[in-house]
Amino acid sequence: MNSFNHRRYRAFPAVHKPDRRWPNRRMHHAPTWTSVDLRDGNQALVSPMSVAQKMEMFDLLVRMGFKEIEVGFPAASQPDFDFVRKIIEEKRIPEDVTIQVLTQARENLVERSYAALQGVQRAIVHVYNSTSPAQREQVFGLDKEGVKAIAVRGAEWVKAGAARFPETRWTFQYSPESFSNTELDYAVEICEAVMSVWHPEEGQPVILNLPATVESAMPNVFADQIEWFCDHLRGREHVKISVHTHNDRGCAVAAAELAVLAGADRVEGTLFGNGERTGNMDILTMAMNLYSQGLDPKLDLSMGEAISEIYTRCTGMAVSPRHPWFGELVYTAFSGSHQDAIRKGINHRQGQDAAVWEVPYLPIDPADLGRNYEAVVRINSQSGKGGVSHVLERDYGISLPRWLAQEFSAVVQKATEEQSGEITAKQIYALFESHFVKRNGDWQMQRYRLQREGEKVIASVVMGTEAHPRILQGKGSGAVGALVDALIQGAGIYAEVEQFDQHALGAGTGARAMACARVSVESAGTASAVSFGEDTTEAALQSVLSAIGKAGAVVRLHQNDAQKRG
Ligand SMILES: CC(=O)SCCNC(=O)CCNC(=O)[C@H](O)C(C)(C)COP(=O)(O)OP(=O)(O)OC[C@H]1O[C@@H](n2cnc3c(N)ncnc32)[C@H](O)[C@@H]1OP(=O)(O)O
Ligand SMILES: CC(C)C(=O)C(=O)O
Repeated sequence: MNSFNHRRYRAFPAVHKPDRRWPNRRMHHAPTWTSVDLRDGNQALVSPMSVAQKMEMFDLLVRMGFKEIEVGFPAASQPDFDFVRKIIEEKRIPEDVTIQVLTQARENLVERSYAALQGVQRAIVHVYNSTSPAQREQVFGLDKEGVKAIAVRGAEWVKAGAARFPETRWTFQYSPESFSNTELDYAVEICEAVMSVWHPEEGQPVILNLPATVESAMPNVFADQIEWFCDHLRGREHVKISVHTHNDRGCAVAAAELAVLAGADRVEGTLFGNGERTGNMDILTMAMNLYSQGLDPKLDLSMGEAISEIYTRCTGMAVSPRHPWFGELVYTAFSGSHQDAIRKGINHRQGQDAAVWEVPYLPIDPADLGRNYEAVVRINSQSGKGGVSHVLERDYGISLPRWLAQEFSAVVQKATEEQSGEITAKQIYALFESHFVKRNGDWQMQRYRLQREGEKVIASVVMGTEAHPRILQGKGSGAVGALVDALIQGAGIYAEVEQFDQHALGAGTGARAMACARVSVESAGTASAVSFGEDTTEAALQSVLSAIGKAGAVVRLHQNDAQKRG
């Protein structure tokens, strides 16, 4: 029997819900976010955070704008207890932030949780017990009534504990752990039993937190469960409904989003989805999803890099380069057609900063998360002329004409294939220089002079080395034409300029003009060259000479022979 056997599993039952309404809804504002990094995230780490690491993470969460933070399970471990005491005693909790602690529904643990919270201005005491059939049977060995009794007793201990500290504003939270694997009518029954202890209808703030402790179904099923629960809960209007999804099927964010459409007011999750197994719901992703739809996420995520850095330092977990919105590579294009479209899209936006963002392949402006554009286009063997041109423009202020970009992109492509990996902007520029700009001394123009004679231009050019100068003179309708003529007359070189472009350069390049020429030379070959010069004429003449030299032209004739041939 093959152990990879799907018959050991079964389909998750659908919720019968002909009155399903959530698919037609839209999100209009962010839910209340509750970070559980310091509890659910922490309990899943190989090395749970030290007090100092928790402190750094807490400060980050506060800076990001979280107003509710589950700071630990103080009854479970001394560092968790100490951390809660520290932030209370050192008054590290801002006025508008409420801390939350988790406890099992066990009297000694509830008591210890209150001991940790002594003196806090405001707090959420979160009590839980599992309710699914598997947990009832296998963990508690109890029937539905027995498990309900655990929840009710837990609620009573929470209420009694709070009564001992009336100076604190308490919110009570109950989680029927494994809610999404629990019969819906039983989940409602047990939550109503807890509410009958806490009396939210009399003003006691109460949160019912509905977890997909292990994600076992598609997100639409979870949304149905939430809508069903909200529809059937007596006193729904007196409680906040929270969701706490996990990522076992990779859909924690989707499940939380649909749950909000289905009626949830509040969402628990962690940065980068850290948490048990495949993790918790990733608040960064969900918040950025809202942001990218034009909604205020009510969190400041602009310090993207600091968030990744502190998270990595405190948790010891890595951020995947493909992580939605925050991964190192998520605003990077290596592939040619993407680069071409990004370059055109960014150019299209010039001067329209306030316009709605619509750049191909970039769902948001990377600068919003502190990313710079340098990282957007990177070159490897999958890249094309658009990307190569973009890098030269971006980093060196050099714009290549289309025909030359095409030619250069083949040069870069060959280099990337040979070194099988990414090529840096500096390497690209070095290739550009060695292929197009570098010239042989014989083809160096020393000086030139132009004279007008009616419609014609007469060019006098001195080229070659200082030791062996060659003087050429020719006539044409422009400077380049006159040079071509001079080469025939003085050097017996028959060249045709196939492509030519020149333009003035922007500030910062050190030269004021750039010219690009492709020439074909009779009995030699075809080549392209680029020249930078003080003025456009100098650059133009030099680019033609360099290309002729590169094509392999040989100075064959004396001036008189050339004249005979002409
Ligand atoms: C889905 C979640 O993330 S829930 C949060 C889980 N987080 C953690 O567990 C992290 C911190 N936990 C701990 O350090 C420990 O579990 C402690 C300190 C809380 C408790 O430790 P211990 O008492 O030694 O044991 P343990 O956790 O194994 O307890 C299991 C017992 O508690 C019972 N129990 C488990 N959960 C609950 C609950 N929520 N409410 C009441 N009883 C519970 C179990 O049925 C079991 O009872 P049994 O001993 O009669 O069989
Ligand atoms: C305690 C509860 C909310 C929990 O962490 C879970 O079910 O995953």
